[in-house]
Amino acid sequence: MARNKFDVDEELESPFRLVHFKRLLGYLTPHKKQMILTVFLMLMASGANLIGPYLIKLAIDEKIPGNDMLGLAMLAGIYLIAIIVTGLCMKYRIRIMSQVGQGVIQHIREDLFTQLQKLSFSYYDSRPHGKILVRVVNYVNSLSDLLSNGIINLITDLFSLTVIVGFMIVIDVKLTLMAMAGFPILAIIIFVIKNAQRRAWQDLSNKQSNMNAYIHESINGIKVTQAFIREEENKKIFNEVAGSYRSSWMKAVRIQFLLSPSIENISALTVSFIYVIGISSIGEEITVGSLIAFVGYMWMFWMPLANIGNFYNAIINAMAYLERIFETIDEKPAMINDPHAVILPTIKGKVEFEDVVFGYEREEKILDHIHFKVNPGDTIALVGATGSGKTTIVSLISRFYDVKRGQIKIDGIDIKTVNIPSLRKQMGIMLQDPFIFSGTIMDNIRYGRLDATDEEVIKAAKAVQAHTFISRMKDGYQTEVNERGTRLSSGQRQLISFARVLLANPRVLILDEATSSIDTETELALQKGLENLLLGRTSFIIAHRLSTIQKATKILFIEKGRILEEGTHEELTKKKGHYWKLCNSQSYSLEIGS
Ligand SMILES: Nc1ncnc2c1ncn2[C@@H]1O[C@H](COP(=O)(O)OP(=O)(O)OP(=O)(O)O)[C@@H](O)[C@H]1O
Repeated sequence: MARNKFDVDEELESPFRLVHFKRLLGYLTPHKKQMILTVFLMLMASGANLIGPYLIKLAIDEKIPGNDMLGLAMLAGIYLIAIIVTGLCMKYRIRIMSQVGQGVIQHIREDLFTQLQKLSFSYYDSRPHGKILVRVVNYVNSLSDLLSNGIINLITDLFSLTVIVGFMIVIDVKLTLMAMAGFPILAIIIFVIKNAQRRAWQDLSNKQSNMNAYIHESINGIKVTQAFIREEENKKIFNEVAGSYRSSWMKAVRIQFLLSPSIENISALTVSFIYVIGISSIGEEITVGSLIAFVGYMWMFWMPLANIGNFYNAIINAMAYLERIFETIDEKPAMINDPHAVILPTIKGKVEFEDVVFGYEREEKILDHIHFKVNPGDTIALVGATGSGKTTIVSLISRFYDVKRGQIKIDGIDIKTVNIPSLRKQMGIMLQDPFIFSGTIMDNIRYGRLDATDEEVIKAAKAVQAHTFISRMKDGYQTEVNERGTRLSSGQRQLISFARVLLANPRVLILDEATSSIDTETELALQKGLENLLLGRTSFIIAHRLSTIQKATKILFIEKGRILEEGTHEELTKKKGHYWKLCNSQSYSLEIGS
């Protein structure tokens, strides 16, 4: 998967095909009844609206010359009713179609969100998250009008066109044919601008996505930005990104707005043409009333045509968004269950890496022939320089990525052959900077097992020594925390995530130990909490504390994706090899908090 960043346009992996549009229409199916009702309302409205010029013709040609005041009043009455009917129909149409539009949007968003929950780490590794966000929020929004009003308008505009042409033919066939003279010119204009417009909107969607990615990244990194006083520099970058968006927008609308004035100019020209022809034939072939009514219909004729032109524009614009939306929905998760996958039975916790080779990119080798065996209940400490591959090893155990060669077995079963949720359910993963969701502390702990009772949550918190600090808070377990837990200290976040993992009661525990220095009280609580967490589980710890490493059943010393040394702290210290050197190196002594 190609990697992308905020200033690089994304390549389109699945360009627009007509089937995409059909698929989009599929989202309207559940709203069929409302759509039919709206079409009916719109047909009534346009019928009532279209009758106007014909009533004027009757008034000028028959009622006024005949001095028929009653007839004239009746025509005025019919006109009034027609206007009221049009207004009422429009009102209900707007209400119904807003419901339909929002319903469809919600449905597409649900599909996108469900898909995003399934996509593997590699998908998120490969692009800025702001570019994913823009698809779910902005692109979907852009479709709403097309789907709700656009399609209904198209149907009613086609209906109006047919009725208008019908009235025009009834009034004068020859003039009707002359009025159509502008058509071929319009067809040529549409043909010429179509491709340019499509490219312009694709470019615009890319620039919008880039801008979103940069804003998202800037918000996430705001603390670092302010700490390093990078505001001015960031503003310059933002101006560049936003400037490209603005230029793309200007280009896209310049092309788009060629269509409307073209239609207006053609319509004005043909109307003038009809006036010239019509006026010269008044009294011979055509009456004044007929000419006025005919021109009235001609103006009306170009209006739905302009609307259809705009609908066409909207489709072209929407294509650029649809391509991205369906590309995301169709993205195949890199990690999928084997068709013959079996449910992993409750495991004891034996883990084996057999000659595992792995790289994030196709040609890359991050792990090179990793081979080791862990017995149930063992604690494995992974140590080594930064970037040596420790996190990568533990990521493979939960099958966040697939190995390129070799096998990972749990209780003797290759993890590639088991159902992924049944595997992950038995794994407890705790990252160095554990994620805290917005909500209460209770909710955050319960994330480990959604059906846990309050008592179970509190019991887990007590076991990992988190209860003391939680009960000291004003609202205790009901204290609201922000997204990412910004109201909590890093030690407190760690303790909450210990409780979360303990509640899930996994057989295998994967833990990236925090390196941040914390106060002695929390440090002691963390150590005690950790001891309770490890009890009776197979645990992999990317260890930074000497105390954790010393207590481990086995230490794996990793360098450049290979295991260089394996053994207990005593064995490896005696060996005076890489591990011993690392322990004695100044940087590591500091890191392990000795
Ligand atoms: N998502 C990723 N995509 C591509 N390369 C990655 C990814 N994550 C890590 N790497 C690369 O894989 C190598 C091993 O990284 P890993 O995170 O496993 O190291 P580590 O030993 O855990 O380091 P640290 O102690 O700093 O956390 C590094 O060279 C890193 O650049």
